[in-house]
Amino acid sequence: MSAIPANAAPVTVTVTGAAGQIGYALLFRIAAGDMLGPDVPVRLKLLEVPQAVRSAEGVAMELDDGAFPLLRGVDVTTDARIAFDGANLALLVGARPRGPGMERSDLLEANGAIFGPQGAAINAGAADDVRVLVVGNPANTNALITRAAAPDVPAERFTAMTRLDHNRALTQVAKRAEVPVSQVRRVTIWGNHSATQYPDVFHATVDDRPAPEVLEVPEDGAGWLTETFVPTVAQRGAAVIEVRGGSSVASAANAALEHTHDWVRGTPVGDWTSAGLVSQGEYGVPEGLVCSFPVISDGGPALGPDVARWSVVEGLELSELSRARIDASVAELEAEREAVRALGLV
Ligand SMILES: NC(=O)c1ccc[n+]([C@@H]2O[C@H](COP(=O)([O-])OP(=O)(O)OC[C@H]3O[C@@H](n4cnc5c(N)ncnc54)[C@H](O)[C@@H]3O)[C@@H](O)[C@H]2O)c1
Ligand SMILES: O=C(O)C[C@H](O)C(=O)O
Repeated sequence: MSAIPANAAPVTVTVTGAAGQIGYALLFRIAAGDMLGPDVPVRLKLLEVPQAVRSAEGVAMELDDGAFPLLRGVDVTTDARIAFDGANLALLVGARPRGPGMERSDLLEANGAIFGPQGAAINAGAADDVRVLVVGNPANTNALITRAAAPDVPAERFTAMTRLDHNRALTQVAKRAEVPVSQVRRVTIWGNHSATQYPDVFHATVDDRPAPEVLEVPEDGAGWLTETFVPTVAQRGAAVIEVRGGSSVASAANAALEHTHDWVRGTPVGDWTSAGLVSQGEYGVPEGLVCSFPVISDGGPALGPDVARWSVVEGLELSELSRARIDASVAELEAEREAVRALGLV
């Protein structure tokens, strides 16, 4: 018999792009408790476009067939107002993925129009504690658009996913140091989820020792850091597209689960992660941009408006190299903001 009380209130999780690849890799794990924990029942609301709604209904059938003890219902809709009504968590995955040879910036206009109406629907009907994770690219600027359309929801509730980049960075450091990935902490992804992102190891540790010492990285980053590490992490999405013939799916779904898990349940003591948050001017990043920072969450026992906030890890010293790389990525975010302003999206 299940230990989950039958009368425990479920958390409503809305997932857009539910019939897509990431949706398929994500939904069953949410239903299994991998995102919110083995003691939190969930109700899923799936949003799709009309062309794909039948396929989303098929996914809902399979979710039923999983007989997940935590799953308290699945609704499928093409109407954003219905999808976000009562949502505690909104995972905005639905968007057009990048194909070979395309830059994420090519997607601004195509995807911009999706996120305004979804932001408005969140503003109109989501739960008071709604938390939003944007996965669909260009994730940072899509989060900016979503937030602009939801003026009644606090800015801190809008996030963009850079957890996949963070995980990619952890693995590259672990491989270089020849240690299990669990021995690497405090890497940071700064800036945009794009090729300009800056994966930073200067505050990281490997086996509790400073990563630059273990990895023999000089302060100017000459050698492995700038020649191999940064381009490998920043261009990993494109590399997977090239080799796999499609953009990252299971690793992206995993990152979305981890981002949300840590936001709600807290980051491990002594470590931090990376997430795109609405800047309040930290590290000189212009206010309002959705920029990736080193972040911690104190987590909480449950969802609710007063628990589980992300906060930026402040006070890190930045080398000249780090400052220049962060500034370059932030300049790209500013250019994206200008582009969507010109389109009337923010
Ligand atoms: N931030 C990251 O780290 C990261 C990583 C991987 C992929 N992504 C992005 O995630 C997105 C989804 O990737 P995928 O592989 O699942 O793509 P996919 O094409 O398989 O699925 C996207 C789904 O979104 C649906 N969709 C489109 N517009 C919608 C709308 N207005 N409302 C609801 N659903 C809508 C489509 O019908 C489709 O089923 C892409 O933008 C991709 O670039 C981001
Ligand atoms: O690179 C892409 O377009 C997909 C995704 O953003 C990724 O980083 O894998």
